[in-house]
Amino acid sequence: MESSSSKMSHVSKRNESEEYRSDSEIDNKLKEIMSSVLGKKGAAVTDLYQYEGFWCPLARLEGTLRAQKHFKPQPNQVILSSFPKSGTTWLKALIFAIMTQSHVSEPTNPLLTRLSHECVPFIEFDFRSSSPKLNLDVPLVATHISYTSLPKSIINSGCKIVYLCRDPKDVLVSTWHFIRKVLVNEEFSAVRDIPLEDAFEFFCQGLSFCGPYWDHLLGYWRASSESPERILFLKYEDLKNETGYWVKKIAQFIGYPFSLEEEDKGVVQKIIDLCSFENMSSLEVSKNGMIWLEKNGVNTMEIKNNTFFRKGKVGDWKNHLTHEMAMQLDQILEQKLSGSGLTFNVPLPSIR
Ligand SMILES: Nc1ncnc2c1ncn2[C@@H]1O[C@H](COP(=O)(O)OS(=O)(=O)O)[C@@H](OP(=O)(O)O)[C@H]1O
Repeated sequence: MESSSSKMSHVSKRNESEEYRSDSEIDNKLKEIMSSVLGKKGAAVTDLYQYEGFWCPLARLEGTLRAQKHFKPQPNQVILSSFPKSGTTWLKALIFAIMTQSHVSEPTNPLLTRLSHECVPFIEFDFRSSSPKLNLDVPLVATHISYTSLPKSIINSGCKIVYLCRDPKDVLVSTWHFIRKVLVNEEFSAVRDIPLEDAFEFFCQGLSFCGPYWDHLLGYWRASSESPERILFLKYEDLKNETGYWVKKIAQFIGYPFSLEEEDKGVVQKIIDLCSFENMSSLEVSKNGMIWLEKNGVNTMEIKNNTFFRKGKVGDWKNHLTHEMAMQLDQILEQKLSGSGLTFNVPLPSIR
């Protein structure tokens, strides 16, 4: 794995020479990455390529390069960033509901008939070209891109970023289940049927989609420590335990605070109820709908919406990982995060 300092040199190189790449230069860059770095098998994903210190499947890598070139934040843009399987589907819905709070009880609320992934696009998927797929007029987009590789247009705009992470043991288990359900085609059977023990080993080596997990966290954690007014760092576990507190906190942070009147009318609770696992997973669109992954404007893979909802619980890893596996991952994490001030067993300090 690369050290943080070599990652930094990647960043400055991109700033100088790669920020204004043309699309054909992006194609060449992709070929270069594919030929210079061996695609590696990782924790329950297809071949991974390393770019700026992070492991990425090719389609995501292409999307990342195109987002670096094309994505221009709107005024008052809010960016939701997360490590995959940390609760993105939930947080997309919560922030979308916060930003459209006057519609929360309306039967036409898009969150009742669309998966939150349709309401809030991923910049590395849906901004392959300069035009977004949906125009819902809400300046909210999401990404799994590491802080290192975020488009400089985002960093320089000073727009608000809300970052979400989760206990890696639950992330690993959630990913493993997701891949088993999502990779229906036989061509993916070797990846789909990977034993959890192998996925665990890959994850511990940092070889996972968007991994190394700890480097993803640390990039946003450090940026958030340096600019707390710009980046709000959240954990799934805190959001589960104190949803009301964090919904108000997020609303205030992104510039959509609740008035006392709204609070008295129960708007916060309505948002929480709308976006709860129980409600979201029981909607018709979640049970029977599907979304398509696109490549160059062509639908390439369908995903059933119900694969984004499994248990929605803290600590389900206990039903899948042995005590030894849990200890090993905890130890790796403790070592990787040491000195950063970020821990996983103690709740983040909250300013009330
Ligand atoms: N509303 C709500 N509340 C709480 N938890 C929820 C909610 N919606 C989805 N989930 C759980 O989040 C896990 C999926 O993570 P992501 O949404 O980040 O997946 S993805 O990266 O967007 O593919 C996955 O976790 P696991 O159940 O542990 O697999 C989902 O069940």
